[in-house]
Amino acid sequence: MTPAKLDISVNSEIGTLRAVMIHSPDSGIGRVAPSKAQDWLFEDIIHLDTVRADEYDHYVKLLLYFLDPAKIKGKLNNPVDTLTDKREFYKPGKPGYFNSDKVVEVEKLLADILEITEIRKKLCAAICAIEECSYALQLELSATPAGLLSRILISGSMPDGEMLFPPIPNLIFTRDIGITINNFILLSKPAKKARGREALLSRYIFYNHPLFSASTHKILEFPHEVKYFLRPGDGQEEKATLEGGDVMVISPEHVLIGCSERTSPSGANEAIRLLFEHDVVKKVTVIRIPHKRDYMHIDTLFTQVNRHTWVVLGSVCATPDKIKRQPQDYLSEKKVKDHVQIFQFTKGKDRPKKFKSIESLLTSISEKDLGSTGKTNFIYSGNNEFPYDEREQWTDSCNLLALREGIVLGYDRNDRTIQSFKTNGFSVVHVKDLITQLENEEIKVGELKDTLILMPSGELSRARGGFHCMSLPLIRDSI
Ligand SMILES: NC(=O)NCCC[C@H](N)C(=O)O
Repeated sequence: MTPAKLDISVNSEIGTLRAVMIHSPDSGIGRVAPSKAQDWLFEDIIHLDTVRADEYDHYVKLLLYFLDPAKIKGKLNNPVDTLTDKREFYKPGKPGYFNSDKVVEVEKLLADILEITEIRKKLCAAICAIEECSYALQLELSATPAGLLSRILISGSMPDGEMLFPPIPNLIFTRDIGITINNFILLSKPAKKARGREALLSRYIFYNHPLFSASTHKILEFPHEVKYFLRPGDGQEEKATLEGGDVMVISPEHVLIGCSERTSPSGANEAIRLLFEHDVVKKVTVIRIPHKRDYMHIDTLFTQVNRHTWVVLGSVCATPDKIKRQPQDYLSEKKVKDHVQIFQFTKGKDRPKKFKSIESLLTSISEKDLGSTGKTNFIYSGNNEFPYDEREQWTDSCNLLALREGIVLGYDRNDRTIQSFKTNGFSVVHVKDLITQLENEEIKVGELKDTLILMPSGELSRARGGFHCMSLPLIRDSI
């Protein structure tokens, strides 16, 4: 078992990250067929070896340097290079696995709980029901050793490559499976079928893994009495859905929820009800964004960099007088419907407060919630120049993960956004150079200030998510 239990606690987007849940690209990603890519929410197929060894593994190394340095320091070349499988360091269950309780891997947590016979049987039955497998396969899976079974349930394939059911290639986006809000865990209710198995696996992990034993009574789940299935039609509109990328814990008292392609109005409603009833926060701001593939969650449109700096897509987030518009933008019905709407709900008050733009909301958060005294600063995707703003937002220029205040990870391909960071006084360093410097003790993690760390992105960005999406923070220091 992964040792110890965690006292989970996240009350900001930027406090120093102490524990995070991730999932390294598994073999299922290497089996996404072009004909299924869009159904499985990828825009393209991804080269597995490249996405792992040349891209994601650097993310794991960097997280370990920041969160659990003893697990990585001095181990980059040795003993990793002496192992027959060079990627053993990254593979749960292998002798060389890094096995950290600060950078925790879904596959490892799942393997841990699958050691318990009752859970193994229940999960195999549940997955076989969803995936319409035979009873014989259900029995075979139930008798499979935990580590191997964990890989099968995630990748959908047997070790010899036989595909049993679809992969869940979006599990790398752990942000979306649940949200740590103070010391509560809000479970997601995915809108897309392709993400359904992720929700099931994560529900079992949160309820059953000893790592979360201190929080079992603080798991918030949508109740089943939301009877969308009694409503006419296929009920999709009415269904209460919520994905983690639409939830941002901005301060101990304040949560943002996106109402998006993925999070429905009734989903936002349920989340607010749960958060207020359980006294988790006092304020929830709902941001209704256009329902578009490119803007699937609010974290595709903006993320926080430090107390007073945000990276945003100008064409959606800027205050109205700053947004460049054509006459038709005022006239076309679709555009009007596509306007962002923002409602802030406060516990105990009937009527919400309205904000006119995402920028004005973020300014209010920086100043009122986080006590920032200087000017609130916006770094724009693609330097706010069409078409680079949209191109770079598509490749997640606005989807950054803060390791602590001012230290953020983003893709190396978003040139104009990177230039904007520089213009705004940020240092920019490539992850490979930074890791070498850290390993050679030329720099210490604590010495970095206002830095954008560039991550290789040729393959990863095809999965339509950045490092905010690829992280589920479990513990952050309070700011
Ligand atoms: N929080 C996020 O924005 N997550 C990105 C999820 C990408 C994934 N391919 C999806 O469409 O669900």
